[in-house]
Amino acid sequence: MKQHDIDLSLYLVTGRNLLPHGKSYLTSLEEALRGGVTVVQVREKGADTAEFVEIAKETIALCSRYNIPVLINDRIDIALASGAAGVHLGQTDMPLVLARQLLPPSAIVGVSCTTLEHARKAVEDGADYVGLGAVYATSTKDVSAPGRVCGIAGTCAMLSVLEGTGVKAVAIGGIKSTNLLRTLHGCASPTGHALDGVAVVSDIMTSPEPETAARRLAQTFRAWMALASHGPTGFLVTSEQLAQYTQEGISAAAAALVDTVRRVRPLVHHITNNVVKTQSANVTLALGGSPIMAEAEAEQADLARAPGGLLINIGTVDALDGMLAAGRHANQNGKPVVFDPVGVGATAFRRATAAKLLDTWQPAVIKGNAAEIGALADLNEVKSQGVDSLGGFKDAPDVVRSLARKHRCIVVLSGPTDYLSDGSTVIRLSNGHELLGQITGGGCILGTAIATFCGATSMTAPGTSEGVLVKGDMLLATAAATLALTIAAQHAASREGVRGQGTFLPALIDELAMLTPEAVLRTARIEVETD
Ligand SMILES: Nc1ncnc2c1ncn2[C@@H]1O[C@H](COP(=O)(O)OP(=O)(O)O)[C@@H](O)[C@H]1O
Ligand SMILES: Cc1ncsc1CCOP(=O)(O)O
Repeated sequence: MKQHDIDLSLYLVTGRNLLPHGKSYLTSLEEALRGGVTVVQVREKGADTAEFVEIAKETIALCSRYNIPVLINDRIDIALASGAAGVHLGQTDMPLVLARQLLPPSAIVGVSCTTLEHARKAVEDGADYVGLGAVYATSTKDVSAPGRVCGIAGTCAMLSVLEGTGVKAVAIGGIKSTNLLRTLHGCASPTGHALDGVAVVSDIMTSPEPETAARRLAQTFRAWMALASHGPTGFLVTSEQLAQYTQEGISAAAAALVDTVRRVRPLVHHITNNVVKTQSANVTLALGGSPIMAEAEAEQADLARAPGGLLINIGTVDALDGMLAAGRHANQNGKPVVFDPVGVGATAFRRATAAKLLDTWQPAVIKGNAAEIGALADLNEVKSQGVDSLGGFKDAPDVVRSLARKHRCIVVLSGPTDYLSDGSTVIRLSNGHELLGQITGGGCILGTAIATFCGATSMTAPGTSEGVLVKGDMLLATAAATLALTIAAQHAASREGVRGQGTFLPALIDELAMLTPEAVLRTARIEVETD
């Protein structure tokens, strides 16, 4: 079998030590093959040579009945002796170039990579495919050394190295049916170069029903692949959606969503900072949603099952475990996660926290002021003072578009003009009032509004959620939320009796509750730039 023939989509790495009590290796393997495993790697760290050859031969005999190629971990001699399709090499195993000399020309050779340097070398040496990871922590292998878990961000960086090379890639390490969609969505380079498959050990090997476990993984992978037109942000953007990205289309969608939110009353789960909790809950209620502030790790699985939106705001980081769990469960339940990286550039701790969160779950939207977006984009063009931003970018559309591609989500850059992008289209919204920038938590309540509108959108979007992380058009939802808040701010600022920040905030809550779709249609100031 040649390199281009191999289907890496569901790559099983064996681990006989993980089999459940009473399940034999070959029975488990056969069930996994029936469930949809597309390639098998025999990994025998404890077996002596004679036993390894035996297991390899038995594995090949069984897999050949299903026309599934078998690779051998580490041992060229065992691959040759058993007639396997190829080998998988670790960084401390036989060098790839030497392995090629020993193996027949048709042999498939894959290499494990944890760093960019590993990936570059694998390309240079002519690997057929690379195994990238560990993506997440796992107890199947010792990955406790610093840097051994490379995360979604590290995997994306390695995928960029493979672009245009023809070298295929699977991700490995902690991948389960519960995080597979998030992994596929997140693991792609900024141009959309995605994984060719995922490698799993424990999710299949420990299962008493390996066929079901494998089928679940294979189905999710197929559903993801079937949506061939995933854009650079990983969202499926249809031509109907694109046609809506005009001034008229956006204001009409925003006006309609103002009513939708009130009709479906999304539960808007906040893990937010101590400064803004009350005003965030009031903004949610005024828009027509239902707020819940819930931070304990133990309650996140239950909350994620209720439809709506989730806001994670790191203004004060008191509940990191809750934040990690909330986003993970939200991803599993197709619930949009809005991330507000408050003050992310201000301290090393905040930068590390944001990086950890973004490596654990996939946001649907990231919203920040110029300093926060700059910090996430590794730009030092805009300075910060604590959680406040001093100044703006020379080319804001380029900044939001690039960051959206990097994180595969919608990005909002707030300020006197708000810039929104899905990685292709950039929407510029110029409503609002300076008082909104002068109250504490003006940006935080924009996050609340976005989580409310994204929640309502995901609850009402037509079609199936198969293969998508979040259902519905998150760009339109985000634009609608921003327009609702900024237009209500204009109304509040011009109200009789509003003389400054103190009188502005309660007026804003009133105006949010009274906002009409007609006011949105009349007042929205929208410009659209398509890639
Ligand atoms: N000078 C301004 N004119 C109009 N709207 C503004 C102005 N400053 C901020 N806003 C609005 O206030 C909201 C919060 O943005 P911003 O002040 O950038 O957030 P943060 O509080 O995170 O710094 C945004 O919706 C933005 O549109
Ligand atoms: C072999 C290997 N290489 C990197 S992580 C890993 C183990 C992955 O196992 P699991 O799928 O059970 O997390």
